[in-house]
Amino acid sequence: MELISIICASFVFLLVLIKFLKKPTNDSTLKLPPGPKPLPIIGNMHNLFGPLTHHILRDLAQKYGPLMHLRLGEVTTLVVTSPELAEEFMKTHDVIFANRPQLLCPRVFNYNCTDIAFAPFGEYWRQLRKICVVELLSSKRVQSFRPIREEEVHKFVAGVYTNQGSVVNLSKMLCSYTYGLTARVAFGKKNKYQEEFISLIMEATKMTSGFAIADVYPSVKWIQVISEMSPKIKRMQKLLDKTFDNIFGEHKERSRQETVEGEAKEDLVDVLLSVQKSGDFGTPLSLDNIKAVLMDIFSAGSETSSTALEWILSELVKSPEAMKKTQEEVRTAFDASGNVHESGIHELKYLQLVIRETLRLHPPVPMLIPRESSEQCSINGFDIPEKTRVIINAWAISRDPEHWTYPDKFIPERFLDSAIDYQGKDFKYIPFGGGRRICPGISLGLASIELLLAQLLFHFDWKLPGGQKNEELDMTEVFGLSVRRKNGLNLIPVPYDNSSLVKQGQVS
Ligand code: HEM
Repeated sequence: MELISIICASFVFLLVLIKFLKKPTNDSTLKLPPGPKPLPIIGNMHNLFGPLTHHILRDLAQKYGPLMHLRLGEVTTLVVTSPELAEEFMKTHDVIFANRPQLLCPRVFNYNCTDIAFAPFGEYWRQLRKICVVELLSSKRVQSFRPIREEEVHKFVAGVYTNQGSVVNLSKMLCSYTYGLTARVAFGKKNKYQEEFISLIMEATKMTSGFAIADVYPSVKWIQVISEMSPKIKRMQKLLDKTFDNIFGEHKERSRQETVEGEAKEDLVDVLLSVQKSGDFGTPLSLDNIKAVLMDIFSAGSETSSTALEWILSELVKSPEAMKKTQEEVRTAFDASGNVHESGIHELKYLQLVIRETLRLHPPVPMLIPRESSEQCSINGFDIPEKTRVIINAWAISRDPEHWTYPDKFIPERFLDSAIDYQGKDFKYIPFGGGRRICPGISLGLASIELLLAQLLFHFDWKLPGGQKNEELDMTEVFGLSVRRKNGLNLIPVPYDNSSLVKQGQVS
């Protein structure tokens, strides 16, 4: 088996070599930003060898500067590591860099990049964005999902309560909470294909976060064809597509019945189907387009929120002072009712600071989603060719000692009286990106984070197992679609006396 892999790899290498010996690149005529010297064929790929790419890129940028050039395979790539330059790419020249590279996995899983995150910058993407902002993810829509959130959060805390005093793997629970919540928001009532769909999408998400050789040799057509036909990818795509059809089938049947009973409520599938029916969308919206958008909602929405929750709780456990302050705030606000209500969440000012500070230290998508230039331009005196891939290292920027004091320390108070928000206007803090491609799911993401967090802090005190000291909590990261904890967050919940869970003695 190993011998076959070596023969195949050598064959691929040889074919790429032949191709590159035939086709010289034009980089030498341009004044590109500085960067490490590339090797033939692989370029700078060897420079990225290691588990945490955002750390490696930060370290390289310390040597080559905040605008660094790398050649990854055949792709000219720029890495941006300062707020000033991030502003150049995401504000001053935003139109030129509003494109996305057409990567292998979104081509296969997101119906040829017809989702929002990977659709090329143009009319189709503009229409999708509009649907997102006005219909799918508007504040009114986010508000309309409140009963679903409350139900799912209640299920979560009830599950924790039954495990009081024993070790719970919060990482695992948080993941199923966010995926489950997204499924309810997208499909409405639980359907019989939901579990299957969630496990498929989690598997596809894992594949998406991996490295694809096709993405660094886009002009080598046979690599594209072979990669797209990879049996693993094809099989997964077919399964996902079939499950989508099953879900839509069941959804249609249910909506028909519910309309008769006058009970229908709008979930995201309803909204997308009604946009499709209305014909308001510029080009007709196909069923595959709807599936592509739903792929985004799941992969961009679930993984990020559970990662954020995991890091927020980790930072609080590691800083008992901040934990005490946050819990006192939540308990003072909700002691009278014994339970947290979403309508009062906005009063929790310190909790908001805790979330903000955690997203600075641990932006779930640390290098945002790559962009691609649609034409040649010049930035800071350097030439940027058309189709240059741009990586913005938001993680490194939000820990830059030139812009943040004690950058690696968890200090929620630093955001007290600060005008910095999530809207990407101040480029030293961009956990949701910025410019035209900024995340459209900020409100939905925050709503699912805030309610669960407040509930977990209200109803329980949290202890580390095995007599571990709080300050020693392991915070090692692992790279994937989002940067999560390497080791699951295992904690022991101890119910709070004034919690309605304790008062009722059981969970309804
Ligand atoms: C804590 C939660 C979340 C974080 C940290 C986050 C972060 C991000 C980031 C960094 C980007 C790339 C922005 C850029 O390239 O400038 C992005 C894009 C996107 N996010 Fe989020 N996100 C979150 C939640 C959500 C949710 C809940 C949804 C939807 C349900 C969502 C949907 C999207 C979509 C569709 C895009 C692509 C936008 C485009 O290319 O036009 N995100 N997100």
